[in-house]
Amino acid sequence: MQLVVVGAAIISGGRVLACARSDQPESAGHWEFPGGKVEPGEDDVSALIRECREELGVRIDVGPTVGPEVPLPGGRAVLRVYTARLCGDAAPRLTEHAEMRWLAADELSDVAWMPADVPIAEALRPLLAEGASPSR
Ligand SMILES: Nc1nc2c([nH]c(=O)n2[C@H]2C[C@H](O)[C@@H](COP(=O)(O)OP(=O)(O)OP(=O)(O)O)O2)c(=O)[nH]1
Repeated sequence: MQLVVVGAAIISGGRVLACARSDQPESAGHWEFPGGKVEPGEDDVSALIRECREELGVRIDVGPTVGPEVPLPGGRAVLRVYTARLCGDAAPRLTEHAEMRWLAADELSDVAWMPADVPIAEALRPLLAEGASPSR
């Protein structure tokens, strides 16, 4: 069965939360969406809620997916990213990542994304631009 890695594109005030990985030498310093592997018996949404609680100490509401489903190197897993919003007032606190940034539409290219995340960051751009519009 194919492994699924889920990511949460948490949007707030027209910005999306990006996190820098701190672990493996090949991915350290690369930016991603908080998330991780969907475990047996879990669905995508419960995995995202669990990972965001573990990695950021926040509760989220999960929305629709954004961007394409991207095959990860090695061919055993795919990356699926969902839009999400923070629930309540708690601000994200990093437990696993090295750094975090809230990126506006025009800042999405300022970080070195994990390669699989590049098309997803691109697909987010119009969503962030809309969210930032003064008419909303
Ligand atoms: N969480 C996350 N992982 C990503 C993204 N982009 C990307 O290529 N990946 C890759 C990095 C890892 O090889 C894999 C996710 O593994 P992980 O180590 O974060 O998953 P996990 O939290 O379930 O980890 P573990 O329990 O196995 O340690 O997917 C992304 O945007 N978010």
